[in-house]
Parts: sequence; structure tokens; C-alpha cells
Amino acid sequence: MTTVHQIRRAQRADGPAAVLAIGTANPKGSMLQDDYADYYFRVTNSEHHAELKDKLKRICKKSGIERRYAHLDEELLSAHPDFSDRTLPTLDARIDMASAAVPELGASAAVRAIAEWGRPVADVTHLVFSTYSGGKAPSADLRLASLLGLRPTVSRIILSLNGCSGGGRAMQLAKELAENNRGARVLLACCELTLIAFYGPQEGRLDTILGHGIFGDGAGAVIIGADPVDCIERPLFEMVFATQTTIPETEDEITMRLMKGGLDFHVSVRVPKLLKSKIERCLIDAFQSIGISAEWNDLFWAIHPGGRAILGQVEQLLGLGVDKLAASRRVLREYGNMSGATVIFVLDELRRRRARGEEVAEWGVMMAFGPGITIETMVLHATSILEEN
Ligand SMILES: CC(=O)CC(=O)SCCNC(=O)CCNC(=O)[C@H](O)C(C)(C)COP(=O)(O)OP(=O)(O)OC[C@H]1O[C@@H](n2cnc3c(N)ncnc32)[C@H](O)[C@@H]1OP(=O)(O)O
Repeated sequence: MTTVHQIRRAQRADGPAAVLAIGTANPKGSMLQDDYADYYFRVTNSEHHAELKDKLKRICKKSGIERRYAHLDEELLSAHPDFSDRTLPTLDARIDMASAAVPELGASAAVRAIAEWGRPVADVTHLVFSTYSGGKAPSADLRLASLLGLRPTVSRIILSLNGCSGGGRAMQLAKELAENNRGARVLLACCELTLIAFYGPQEGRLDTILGHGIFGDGAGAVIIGADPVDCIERPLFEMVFATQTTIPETEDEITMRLMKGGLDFHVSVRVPKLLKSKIERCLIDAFQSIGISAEWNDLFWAIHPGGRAILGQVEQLLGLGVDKLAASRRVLREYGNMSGATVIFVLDELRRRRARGEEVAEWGVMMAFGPGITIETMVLHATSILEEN
């Protein structure tokens, strides 16, 4: 007679979950960071806030960002001039706009990931969708499933308001799903559109200036599964170990709240230093848990580029060589902080570097940070197949 234990074993995958394909997408509209302060103060009719404009110019200059993408362009803003005033009730209109645009951009990224994966869309068993830009049910996950033609039995999960740790959280969840369900193929999509949180400047609200200076729009999609099918699926990164850590008593340091005028957010100036105080502990604990002793400079790094200062603090703390955070820096430079989607772009950049023959270590770490303050840490192993892609 078959035992429950045998059934359980048969239900689980044999090997670790792996990233099998990656796709990314951005809205068509983009802007050079050098032009952003002039644009923002002009379209929000805020030229009279001259000091705030100067501050935004300073932040843009020091941000390490060259270009950012946004769905909300001047044409859409002229149809919704009330978006510029955070005291007006615009949440309904923003949610309507996001409900269409978030799954559409997510689908663009997912189509690329699925094409690279090489298997039919009907083989997707689970969908994990993460966004801070939604606010209604059924959510973007259902619309995305319909846009892609996923099977009606696909198991859907929506993660909401995880902020910049959303991509890391979704990756860990997808790993658990893939390893605990033999044959599962998880489509992870993370799409963040700033239209939910775009409004004019206000005296005394300096985090509004910071946010408008660094956040951008983007979507990342990943196919995750264990026990890859020979000759069809090509694992890029094996997902070896994952943890989540919360820094105690920091719940007020990064916050988001849906208000009648859109998503209100706060990012304290202490964030880079608070992260610096905890990151090495997370890394030591992660590597000790799997019995690997790691020299930080012998790893590859996929750190969420939340801001130039965060990358600087991590680099200094860990004594990293000058090129170790190059993938994160490049993504920050070319797209800005796309919140939860950003780490997916960094993984994509790392595998491209390796495909071009640049040296990428065998073992590495992905880290993402969000409200909590939450630190998502995942130890990754780059497979040899990566070199042949
Ligand atoms: C949303 C999520 O869930 C997760 C996230 O990713 S949250 C976002 C995380 N990102 C951050 O916290 C940004 C980290 N900060 C940085 O990268 C850098 O400080 C920066 C690019 C903003 C500025 O670069 P810098 O080298 O520090 O320059 P610095 O001269 O010290 O600062 C420039 C200005 O930015 C201001 N500034 C820095 N951090 C700020 C913050 N959190 N809020 C408001 N203003 C801020 C400074 O006060 C300074 O203002 P003045 O010019 O008026 O003095």
C-alpha cells in the first residue's frame, strides 16, 4: 500500500528550482534624467516651487540614472490634469488606468520570457504577479492570464504593495512552488507603474521629490521550474537558498498608503544606512545555512539598485571590487529604480554579461529591499549552460 510519505515524495521535485527564462519590458515613453526636473515642474504647474526644483535637480544629478521610462506621459497628463494635485480625488482614475496598463506591460515581458523558455504557454502551471500599482479585484494576475492565454486551471497569486522587495519575494514564492509541486512551471511577473504615485511637489514633503527623482516604470518576467526538460529547458540560475529578514523597528522608514489622491509614499533618508547595518548578517546567515564559506568578492551580485547611495553602502561594507555591482549600476543608469521589477532586470543583465564572455562567478546573491524594512536574500548558482546562451 502506498504511504502518505511516498505520495508526498512523488509530489515534490527532485532538484532545486531554477530560473529558466527572463523577459523584461518598459513603456515606450522615456526621459533623460537631465531633463526631468524641468519636465516635472512644468507639467505639474509648480514652477513657483523654485527651491524644490533645485533639490530635484541635485538629486537627479547625483542619482546615477541617465534615463527613466514612464507610462504616464504628457498627453495622458493633459487628459488628467487633476493627477498633479495630490489633494484631489484621483484614485479611481489611476486604478482604472493601472488596471489596463499593468497587465499589458507585464504581458510584454512575459511573452519574451515564454519565447525564450521554448515550451507552450499551456505548460505554465502557476502565476505569481507582484505590483504596487493596482487596487482592485479581480487583479492584474487574472488579466495577464487572459492576455497570455494561460490555462483556466493555472494557480494564480497576486502580491500587492511589497514595494521594492516585491520581485525578491515573488522569486522566493516561485521557488517554493516549483520545488513542492513536481513538474510545476511558475510564471513570475512583476510590473510597476509610477502613474499611481505621480503628483506635484509639496513644501515639506521631500520624499515626493526623491521618489519623482529615482522611480521609473518597468516589468520583468521569469519562468521558474525544477528538473529541467533535457534539450528544451536551459536553466540560467539555480535558486539554492532564500530568506527574508525584517530590520526591527523600521516600519516607518519606507511606507506606502493608498489615499484619495494616489499612492502616498515615504522613503526616509536613513534607508541606505539601515540597510548597511543588517546586510552582512543576512549574507553570513544565508551562506552558513547551506554550509558554504564565501568570500564576497568571489560571488556575483544582483543587488536591488534602490538608489546610488544604497549600492555605495553595500560596496563599501562588503569591500567589493569596482565591477562587482556593475549589473546593478547599469540597470539603475538605464532605467532608474523600477521597484520590485528591478532585480529581474539585474539578473537579465548578469546573464547577458556572462553570455558575452564576461567573467561572472559561479555562486552569487540576489538581494531586494522594501517596506518593513524587509531584506530578501537569495543564494544563486549560475549553471554552466549560462555560458553557452
Ligand atoms: C519603495 C521601496 O519599497 C524600496 C526602495 O527602493 S525605497 C528607495 C530607496 N532609495 C533610497 O532610499 C535613495 C537612497 N539615496 C540615494 O541614492 C542618494 O542619497 C541620492 C541619489 C538621493 C542623492 O545622492 P547623494 O550622493 O546622497 O547626494 P546628497 O548631496 O547627499 O543628497 C542630495 C539631496 O538628496 C536629498 N535626499 C537624500 N535622500 C533623501 C530622501 N530619502 N528623501 C528626501 N531627500 C533625500 C539630500 O537631503 C540632499 O538634499 P540637498 O541637496 O538639499 O542637501
